[in-house]
Amino acid sequence: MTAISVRHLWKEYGDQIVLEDISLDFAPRAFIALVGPSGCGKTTFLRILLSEETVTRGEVLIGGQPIAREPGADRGVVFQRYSVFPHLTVLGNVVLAAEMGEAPLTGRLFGARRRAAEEEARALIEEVGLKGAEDKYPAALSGGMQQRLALAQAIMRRPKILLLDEPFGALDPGIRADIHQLMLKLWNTCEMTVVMVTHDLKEAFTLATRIIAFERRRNRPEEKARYGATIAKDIEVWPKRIAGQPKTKSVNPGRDDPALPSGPGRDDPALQTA
Ligand SMILES: Nc1ncnc2c1ncn2[C@@H]1O[C@H](COP(=O)(O)OP(=O)(O)OP(=O)(O)O)[C@@H](O)[C@H]1O
Repeated sequence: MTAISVRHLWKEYGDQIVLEDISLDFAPRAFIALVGPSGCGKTTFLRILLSEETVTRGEVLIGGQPIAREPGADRGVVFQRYSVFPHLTVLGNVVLAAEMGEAPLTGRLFGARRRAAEEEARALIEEVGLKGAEDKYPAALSGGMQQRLALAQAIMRRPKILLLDEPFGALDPGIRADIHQLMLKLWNTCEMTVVMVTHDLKEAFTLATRIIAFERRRNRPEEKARYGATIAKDIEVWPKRIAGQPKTKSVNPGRDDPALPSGPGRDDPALQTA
């Protein structure tokens, strides 16, 4: 079944058309990267998938059903900054995510349920590489650690869909590379579809299974309000990345397929003696 289906979506703010007749189907467990020039509506699209915005026309289906009117535990989100609560510790932030999911009215868990949530949170904190920082507050964490925490917080609610709005955009390149590995690990192990907005094409190709580029084709200032962004490119990343299969399968490319990625190959002398 299709995880996310968008049919003839239009989004307008007053007289301004932001998104124009967008139709897309995202397969379950796909990792979609949304790219495009600043202001073309990427965040708006993400906010629609989060139910923080409504469509002007068209429909969005999640798992075949019309999208819920309110954000829910089925959809997690990580922003570039400020995704975590500054007044809660690392552990407190991740446990709160469970509390909001399991006890949405009171936002508190007690007794055995709280202990279980805490245990699960500690395991997740370790998985994202923050073991030892459980009692720290976000202000005492580096940018990369804060984003690891934000990912743990989002994953704790076991979302079916994870929405990322330039989550790694503010990080240094080395830290970014590490967190990319973590992101791939989480996508491989958690059963979720990921939609990520990024400005960084390299990041898009490093992580995604498919890259969608939005673009306003007619971009004259006087036309801006009358035409929204449409899908300018829809690229299936090759070699295919499949969730749950961290390593790319060895395949023989067809005549019209791109060459195999670099690495030891047929012409590698080391292989001939092996
Ligand atoms: N709540 C709102 N009310 C009115 N206009 C809005 C609102 N939210 C976004 N817009 C407008 O919609 C357009 C698209 O904004 P959006 O933030 O989605 O673009 P973006 O592609 O994510 O940009 P960036 O890459 O710079 O983050 C912009 O012109 C913005 O001013």
